Order: sequence, then structure tokens, then C-alpha cells
Amino acid sequence: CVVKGLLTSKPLQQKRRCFFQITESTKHNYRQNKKYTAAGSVSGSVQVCETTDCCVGYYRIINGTPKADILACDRIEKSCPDETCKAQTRINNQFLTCMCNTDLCNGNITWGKEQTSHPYSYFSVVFMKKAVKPLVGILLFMCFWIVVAQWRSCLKKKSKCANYQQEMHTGSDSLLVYVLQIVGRGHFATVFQGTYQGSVVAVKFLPAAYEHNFNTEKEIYELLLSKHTSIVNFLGAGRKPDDKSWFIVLQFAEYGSLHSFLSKQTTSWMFSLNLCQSLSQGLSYLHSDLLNLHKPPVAHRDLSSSNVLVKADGTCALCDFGCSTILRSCSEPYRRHNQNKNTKCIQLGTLHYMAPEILEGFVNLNESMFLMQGDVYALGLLLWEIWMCCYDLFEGGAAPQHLLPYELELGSNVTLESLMLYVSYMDKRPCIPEHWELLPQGAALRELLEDCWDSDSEARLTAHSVVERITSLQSSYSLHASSKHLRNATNITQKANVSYA
Ligand SMILES: Nc1ncnc2c1ncn2[C@@H]1O[C@H](COP(=O)(O)OP(=O)(O)OP(=O)(O)O)[C@@H](O)[C@H]1O
Repeated sequence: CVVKGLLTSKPLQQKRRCFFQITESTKHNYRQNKKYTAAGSVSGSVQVCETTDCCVGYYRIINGTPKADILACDRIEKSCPDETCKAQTRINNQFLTCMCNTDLCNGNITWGKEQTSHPYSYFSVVFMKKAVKPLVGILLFMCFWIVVAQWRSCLKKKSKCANYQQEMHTGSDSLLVYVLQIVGRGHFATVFQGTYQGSVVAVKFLPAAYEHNFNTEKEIYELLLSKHTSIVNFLGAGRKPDDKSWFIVLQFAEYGSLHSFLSKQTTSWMFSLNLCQSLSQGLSYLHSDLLNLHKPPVAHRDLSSSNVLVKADGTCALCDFGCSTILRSCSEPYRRHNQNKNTKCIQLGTLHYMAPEILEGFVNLNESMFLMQGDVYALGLLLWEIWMCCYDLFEGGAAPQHLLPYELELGSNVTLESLMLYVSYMDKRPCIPEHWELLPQGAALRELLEDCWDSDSEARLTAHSVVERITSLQSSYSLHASSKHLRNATNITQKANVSYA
């Protein structure tokens, strides 16, 4: 109790005092204001910090000069080694932030003009477009000739480069798997197409050192019993005798990852609904606690369009459970498996999909609800990604090129800092096209997305209620694909279309 008391509330004389200010431009953001006001008691322009030693300052650059936007105590304990307020991050040459650890240190920011150049500034984007394009062309040309040369040498030594056969062991049994070409790569794994017992399968190989990731993923697949159509089917696992690498044999998803699917084609309204429906059903099943099936709730924790597969029937299946956490075992109530083991996944998962509270480190990683709410935030971004590639939702049927969430706003290599600033501090989300408001289903789509990615994690929908909302979209707007508002499929050029008859 004494320790807890020391951590949560400090004696008054030791409490940090910070400048407090919320400008007109941010006053409209009720939630944002509440977060900072709650960080300590405010008297005039000074706030006495309740739980942290850090002052924060968010500044906007107006006419080349930083103007304070939000000044306050930080809300959660973080390291802030600087005594003065030194500019740390900026975004689109517009924002500076600082954190410091002395009384009233956040009132005056120090910065150098050179700090305004941001990797995603307009200049660098133009430069990238003008200068990098020819370089990419040359590189592609060289790659083409390397591939041709390798293919020729393959033809010469056919036995080595062609399909090879592996006998792979799973405990006492053995799996005879033929491994063909590579179909995907992740941070840890290389995934091959192969055959097993006459069926096409995917074989995921993890290097010998990744035993923990292998065990976590295998444990989850075994637990899920592979019985849900929106979870990729698990067929076996084991270790290769020669290089000791780990492998998992899975049902093969013909269209590959959702990311590669959406990069290559646009979809009809009905097709997009099926993708969204199966995806949310998969997550709802994952989160569910099914005592009769001995299935505890599981948080995925690394949902992204690379970790969702698209099967031949146009439905999604979740995969890659290497970062997942079993939240509560049915046989051992409230024992949490994998706790603390998977904290590294936070940095490895695709940054774009991290919920604001996870970006800010505000989450107790052992709290089931927080982890599931983080998954629902990522689900909202995935639904947005799918609908942004639906030609029925764009005039003339011309859906824009597939982009990851926040890629348009922050560039393709987002950083943790720029994402924190944009998603958490500025409370921004991916742009929902304005013309959707004119569509019959537009308001329902907006509401669903906003209820998934709400900055208040407790206000978010559950995965189960997302399924219900999509079911109601399906029944209310099923005939909408032929609406006069919408498509002219002949206008679609680069991507192929996928639709249900
Ligand atoms: N069953 C499958 N069928 C078809 N392609 C698959 C299958 N499983 C994985 N892939 C492809 O392989 C890629 C990498 O797989 P996976 O995400 O499981 O690897 P990982 O190393 O665990 O990834 P991460 O970097 O997200 O941790 C996927 O994005 C997908 O393109």
C-alpha cells in the first residue's frame, strides 16, 4: 500500500508545476482537453502534476514562429531527461513537441530552423517523385535481368531449383510436405506454397532462434482447433531436421494477404461486405470465451492487412498469431498466458494499426479489455482500407489506389513519433471521403468506422457488435451496387474488379 501511495500521488511540495494552456484551436476537442485537465489541478496558467514529473508542450509553427497550442503536465509516467523544453518532433513542418522535467519548463521551446525539415515534407515528396522514379526504373530493369539470369541457371540445374521434398517431423509423426515457391515474408517468417496430402498448403518457416514465436503461434492454432472459417486452418507443425528451423503447415489462401489483394484489385459493394463480415467474424470468434469448447478469449495484437488472408471464396481469414495473448484460460480462470512475453511485438507490429492508447504506452498489457479494444481499433482501420478499395463507393467506379491507413497523411514510412502526434495528440483518423455522406449507406459506414477507432477505448464497439452492424448493412443496402449514384465499371483502368454476381 505504501509503495502504491508513493507511485500514484506525491507529497505536495515535490509535485511538478507546469504551464497550462489550451488554445482556442484545440478547445473544441473535448476528449483531448479532458485528458490534459485530468493530469493535475489547474490554477490560472499553472498546473500541479498529479502523477508525473514531466511537463509537455505542443507548439504550432505559425509564420515561422512556434506558438504554444497545448501546455500541460504529461498524463503518464515517461522518461523526460531534458531540463528545458527542446523541440523533439514535427510533422509537415507544422508542429513541435517537447518534454522536460523542471518547474514551468514547458513555457519556452528551443528549436533550430533546420528542425522543420521533415521526412514527409512537400519538398521531399516532390523530390522523391522527380528524382527517385528514374532510379526505380533503372533498378527494376537490373532486377529483371538478374531474375532472367537466375531463371536460366535454374533451368540448367533443375533438380536444385525446382520443387523440393521435405520430410518434416511433428513429434512422433512425420509430415511429407513438398515445398514450392515463396508466397510471402514477414518480420520473422518466410512462407512457401507447398503440397501436403495432395492439397495445396502454405508452409511458414521460422528460423531456429524463433522458438518462442513458433510456440506461441502453434499454441494459439491448437487452441482455436482450426474450426472457424475466418481463422486460417492449421494442419500441423514441426521442425526441419537439417537446419532446425520451425515450420507451421496452414491452409493456403489463394489471394494471399488482404494487403496484396487490395493492391491489385478493387471490389464491388457486396464483395467488400463479405470481406468485412468474415474479417469481423474471425475477430469476434478470437475474442470470444467459449467454455464448452475450452476456448478462452485471445487478443490478436498484431492485426494488419498483412496478417489477414483472402481465400478463394472471397472471405478473410486471420493469420499470424505470433504476438497474440491468451487472455483467460477456461480451466484456470484469470490466469493470463504469455503475459509480459510479447511486449516486443508492440514495436514489431505494423505501426499504422496501433491504437492511440498503445502508442502512448497508456495500456496495461495484461488487461484483457485493453488488448481487445486495441484489436477493434485495428479492425476499424481494416474496414476503412477495404471500403476505400470498393468501386461502388466512388463516383465513376474509380476507387483510389490502395494505401495503408495514414499513408496519405504521413508517408509510407511512418514513425512512432509522427503517428503519436497525428493520431493521439491531434486525434486524427484516416480521411472518410465526403461524398460518402450522399450515399444511402454513407452515414452508417462513417458511424461504424468512428465507433471502432474512437480515441476513448472503452467507447469502442466490441468485435461482436461490429459483426451485427455489418449484418445490418448487408440486409439494408444489399441492392445498392446498381444504384445510379455509383459505378461505371468501364472507367476502371489499372486494377481488375472483383464482384459477386
Ligand atoms: N496461409 C497462407 N496462405 C497464403 N499466403 C500466406 C499464408 N500465410 C502467410 N502468407 C503470406 O506470408 C506473409 C507473411 O506471413 P506471416 O504474417 O504469418 O509472417 P510473420 O513473419 O509472422 O509476419 P509479421 O511480420 O506480421 O510478424 C503474409 O503477409 C502473406 O502474404
